[in-house]
Amino acid sequence: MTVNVGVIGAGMIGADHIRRLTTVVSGARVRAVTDIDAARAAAVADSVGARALPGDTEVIGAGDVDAVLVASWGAAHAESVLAAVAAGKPVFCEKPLATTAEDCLRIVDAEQRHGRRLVQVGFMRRYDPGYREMKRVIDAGDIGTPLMVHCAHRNATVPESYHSAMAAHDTAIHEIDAVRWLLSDEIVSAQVLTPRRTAHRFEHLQDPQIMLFETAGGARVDVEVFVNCQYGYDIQCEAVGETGTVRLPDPAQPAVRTAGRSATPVLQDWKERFTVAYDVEIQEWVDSVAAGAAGGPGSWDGYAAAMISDATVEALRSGRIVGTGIKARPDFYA
Ligand SMILES: NC(=O)c1ccc[n+]([C@@H]2O[C@H](COP(=O)([O-])OP(=O)(O)OC[C@H]3O[C@@H](n4cnc5c(N)ncnc54)[C@H](O)[C@@H]3O)[C@@H](O)[C@H]2O)c1
Ligand SMILES: O[C@H]1[C@H](O)[C@@H](O)[C@H](O)[C@@H](O)[C@H]1O
Repeated sequence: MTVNVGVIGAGMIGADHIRRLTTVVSGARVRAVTDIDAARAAAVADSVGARALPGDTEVIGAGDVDAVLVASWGAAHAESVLAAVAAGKPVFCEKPLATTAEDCLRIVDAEQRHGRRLVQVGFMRRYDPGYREMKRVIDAGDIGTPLMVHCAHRNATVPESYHSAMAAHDTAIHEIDAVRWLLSDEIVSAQVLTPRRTAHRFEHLQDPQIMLFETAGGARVDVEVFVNCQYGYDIQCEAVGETGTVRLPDPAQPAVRTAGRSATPVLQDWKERFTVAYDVEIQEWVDSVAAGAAGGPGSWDGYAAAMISDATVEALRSGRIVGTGIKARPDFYA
């Protein structure tokens, strides 16, 4: 069976997913594309033999679109996802599911009213081979009960539009989801420490930030977010258990020895670092749509991540430890 996909948002990652659906993933075909930049939608649609449509309503309603991929700006996600759920179509939504926890809950409620899961959220770390191996080791009990997780999320630079709250909402949201998934545990509180700021930043930005989380089970998590580190895209994660540790491997890169030195390149952006994860993520999404059974991170995970990142931003503002206040998980999302 071929899954016919309609794509909303053909920017950096939307265009990349369209390429992936067309040339990497099997069992899918992009039929329709929309973007508020109509010229962009037309160019991207044309490059894969799809048609450009005026808006998300037309894409979701198209008779030849079985499933929808949302890769517009975060603030536009909720309305497109709600419309897809109302139409009963499976929808893959890039992170964040929505920019407010209230909107995430609207999606959670709509999906439950529909009666079965339709939504997958783009938390691609869960599809990265290194993270998957960490999860296997932790679940097998090989390091004993996990006590601590140490993470670092470093970007070489960010644009001037990036502001301090985005360190949680846009960047650490990946670690927030990954840690909940790795530990099968929920994050109950957040705190933020603010080191001396790097000089390589815009004046309005607190960079770096050290986020401290506590889980319901009592594990402690620290996440360094440093989005102007200059040297590359560097993702680190180590879980420490009662009897051992497990650490995320760096992506395989050739070690070059020359002029009396040995050096290993550091990747420069998320596209390169998580290529395999994106490929596996979108393939598994297409397979789940074909099988009629949504899987992977869902709207509940999108809601929990929104509550935790909101608490983190409040912790940064207030200097206090802030409870995440996540509701009890409905059986529907067990
Ligand atoms: N999973 C990841 O690692 C990852 C990486 C990058 C971006 N993202 C997420 O993907 C989303 C897009 O990011 P990007 O870097 O591609 O941004 P981008 O600005 O390059 O692209 C977004 C596109 O959406 C279009 N758009 C905005 N509102 C729209 C609407 N209402 N209807 C149709 N099109 C609309 C814009 O014109 C633009 O072309 C963001 O939510 C971002 O957080 C996820
Ligand atoms: O939207 C991007 C993306 O999610 C990247 O994976 C992350 O490293 C960046 O910090 C963020 O701005």
